Amino acid sequence: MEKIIVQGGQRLSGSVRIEGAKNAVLPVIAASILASKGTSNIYDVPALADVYTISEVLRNLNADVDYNGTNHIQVNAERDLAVEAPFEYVRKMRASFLVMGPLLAREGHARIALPGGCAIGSRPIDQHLKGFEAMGAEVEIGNGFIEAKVDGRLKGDKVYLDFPSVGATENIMMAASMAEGTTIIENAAEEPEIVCLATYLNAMGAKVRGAGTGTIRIDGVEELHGANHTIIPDRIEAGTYMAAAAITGGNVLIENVLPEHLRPVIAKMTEMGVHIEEEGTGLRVIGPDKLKAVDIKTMPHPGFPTDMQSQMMAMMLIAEGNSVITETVFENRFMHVEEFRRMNGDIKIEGRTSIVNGPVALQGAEVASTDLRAGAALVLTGLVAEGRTRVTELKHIDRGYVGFTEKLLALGADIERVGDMEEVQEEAAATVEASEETVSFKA
Ligand SMILES: CC(=O)N[C@H]1[C@@H](OP(=O)(O)OP(=O)(O)OC[C@H]2O[C@@H](n3ccc(=O)[nH]c3=O)[C@H](O)[C@@H]2O)O[C@H](CO)[C@@H](O)[C@@H]1O
Ligand SMILES: C=C(OP(=O)(O)O)C(=O)O
Repeated sequence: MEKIIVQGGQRLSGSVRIEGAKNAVLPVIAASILASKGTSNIYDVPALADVYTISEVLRNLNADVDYNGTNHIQVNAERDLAVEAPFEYVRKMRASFLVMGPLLAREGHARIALPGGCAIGSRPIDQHLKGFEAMGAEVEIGNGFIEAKVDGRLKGDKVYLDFPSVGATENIMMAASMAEGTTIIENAAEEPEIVCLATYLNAMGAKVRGAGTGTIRIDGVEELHGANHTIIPDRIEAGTYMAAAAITGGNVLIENVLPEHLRPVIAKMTEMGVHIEEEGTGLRVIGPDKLKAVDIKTMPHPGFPTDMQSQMMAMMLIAEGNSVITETVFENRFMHVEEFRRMNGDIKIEGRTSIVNGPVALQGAEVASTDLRAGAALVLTGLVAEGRTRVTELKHIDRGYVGFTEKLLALGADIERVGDMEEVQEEAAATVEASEETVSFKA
């Protein structure tokens, strides 16, 4: 089993460049199949496992996808599209479901495997389906698939979301961009990734107004074409390296960020005593000797992002005093707590609230990533734990972080990623070293 092995105790310094946002690039790539003419060029694409997965989903739908792990991806969807996305893709990555809106708009038909639950919650898709139904689609669920069909074009309508779901807002926005008439999404998600998608759709010829607010108006057009688009920087990757700098008492320049997307993270870290200032297109983050406890409530944007919750919890473990985290977005996003406890974390869970009693002396341990952010948070904890921490289940981390180990290593962390064999060799070398020390002591 592959592991990240981290030895605690290094203060991080230097600079790190942030990639394009995973949560922006996935809907943008899905939206590319709306173009029945021309090729789309997408830039600042992060080379993540999820990007390979969505590329495979598109290829299966008969689109041409040119992607070789660089930061540029090219999509041509001029041919007629197939309409089915099988479970093998949706299981790996829920965002595969984002092809449903574009397929309905282009082909009037989509059959996508049911996403199912995952580690952070049951994650239903009722709000996506409510939107498609309001636009005239007939939706049926059976044999593990969701099938939606419409005679002719979708018809614009008013859709009120019960919760400002990011995925539902994106899926409905994509479907509506080629519907007949006007769609208004109320209580829409306001995340920066929604704005990134709307910018791309408009470059393709769509008429989307109000993205980034709670009301989005989409005037449907008959046809969309390929377009060039650059992905926004990943605010969660940026926040994760900010946490790495802060937790180690380090001094790191986080390059290629949009500070306005990071306001809630900057505010809470500042409350914890972290010094953060803008420097060119980056953020300079200087960790204090002692972090202060803070309370956090995760909320839809512009509230505090749930995707930064576990990284903040890592910081709270060594902060002075009691911190309280209330998770309002996902009903089961405290899976990492059990892993933190293995490292001596003192955390109590009461329903959707976690109380973190800091500071504790963290101890290295063998721990498992339970989702991608939890995996990153465990590595951050390892940076300040006594001794060695081994983090497993790296497939989660690979979904969301390009070169996580390499980037931390470049910042001065004592970290490596090893396979099974390498670990056995390393253990053997450590045993030899220890026995040599004993021999020389005896001599
Ligand atoms: C690929 C991507 O962009 N992923 C992000 C996206 O996920 P995703 O788009 O799946 O998240 P949503 O905003 O849809 O989910 C938020 C909450 O709404 C609920 N819900 C959602 C849809 C629905 O039809 N019914 C329903 O009840 C979910 O179960 C969850 O409790 O936004 C989340 C919330 O910021 C982030 O944590 C994820 O990183
Ligand atoms: C939960 C996340 O992603 P996804 O919705 O793709 O699972 C995340 O990015 O933290």
